[in-house]
Amino acid sequence: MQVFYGTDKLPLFPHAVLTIGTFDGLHEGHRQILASVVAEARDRNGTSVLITFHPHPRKLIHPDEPLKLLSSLRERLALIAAAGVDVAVVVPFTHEFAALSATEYIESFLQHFFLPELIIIGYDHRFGHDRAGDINLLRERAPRYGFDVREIPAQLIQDAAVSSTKIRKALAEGRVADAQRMLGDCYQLSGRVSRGAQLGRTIGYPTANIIPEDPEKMVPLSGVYAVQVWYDEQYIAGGMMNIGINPTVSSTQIQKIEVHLFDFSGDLYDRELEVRFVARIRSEQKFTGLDALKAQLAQDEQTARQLLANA
Ligand SMILES: Cc1cc2nc3c(=O)[nH]c(=O)nc-3n(C[C@H](O)[C@H](O)[C@H](O)COP(=O)(O)O)c2cc1C
Ligand SMILES: Nc1ncnc2c1ncn2[C@@H]1O[C@H](COP(=O)(O)OP(=O)(O)O)[C@@H](O)[C@H]1O
Repeated sequence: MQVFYGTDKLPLFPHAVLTIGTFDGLHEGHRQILASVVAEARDRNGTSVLITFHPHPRKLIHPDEPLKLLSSLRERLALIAAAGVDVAVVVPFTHEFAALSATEYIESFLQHFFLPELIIIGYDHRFGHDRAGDINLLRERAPRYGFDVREIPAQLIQDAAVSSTKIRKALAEGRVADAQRMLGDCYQLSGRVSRGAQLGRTIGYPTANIIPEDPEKMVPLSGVYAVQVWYDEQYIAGGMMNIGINPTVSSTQIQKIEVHLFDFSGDLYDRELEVRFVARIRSEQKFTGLDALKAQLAQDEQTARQLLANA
């Protein structure tokens, strides 16, 4: 997949079949849209083009409302590429861009840069200043510019019973299996391994402390999870992860994200790991001491191994 950042150096894409959206998380509903964009482009010997925005439009328009994302831009682009899209265009979502009226957006953005043959969008897609533009406006303008418009109907998207908001809620409540069902893939968190207090190894459970690559990404509810750990696109090991403040050994409120890998030994410091959430095991607890914590970790290990074996 070719990726363009901004519209400065865009070539003209032959027979462009276009879709537009933020596609956070690239969930099952999004995948329906991309599948038809890719199929239509193939039928026309054309180019499937996805336009997306960065930063997330809601961050610019409602800067005070916290919004955690389901995917970093890098992850989003990887998922979009895997769906078979030819070209992704990442448009900087600026105040100037957000100020385009819906009709200007169609004429001086969509039509000017892409000359689309077909535009495929979800039934509820909105665009232009104040989100005033919708699929009806596109249909109304279609004859003038000579593009077709296709709607992915509500039914198809709702059958998948999916929305980014529902997935965010599931993760905030620790329901990673529900999130996985809606995403069509495990929820994942990537980050660099940093040094901790080096206590883990003394109790037989060394833990790699992860600093998320994208501070805007959603971290699931605190607690213990069965996970899979990947490095450089390769699966390394199953593991158990704790998201929490380690109340047994620490009195700070600083959240840590740490993972113990099963059947693994080696130095992971400074590596970029990717963690995939398979199941939630329990809430974090304050134990009376390290021995009690250690005994619980041994139990967690059994539970996690079983969950991973059945995943
Ligand atoms: C699977 C797992 C579960 C954990 N559960 C708890 C817990 O319930 N309560 C707690 O205080 N710490 C918990 N911890 C965190 C340990 O306290 C921590 O790993 C240990 O203090 C090592 O810290 P270090 O990486 O800074 O050396 C858990 C860690 C793991 C890997
Ligand atoms: N099975 C394993 N799971 C997690 N980390 C491991 C494992 N084996 C070795 N390590 C290494 O040990 C480090 C964690 O050890 P730990 O004593 O918990 O130190 P720290 O407090 O610095 O995280 C990891 O960052 C990694 O480099």
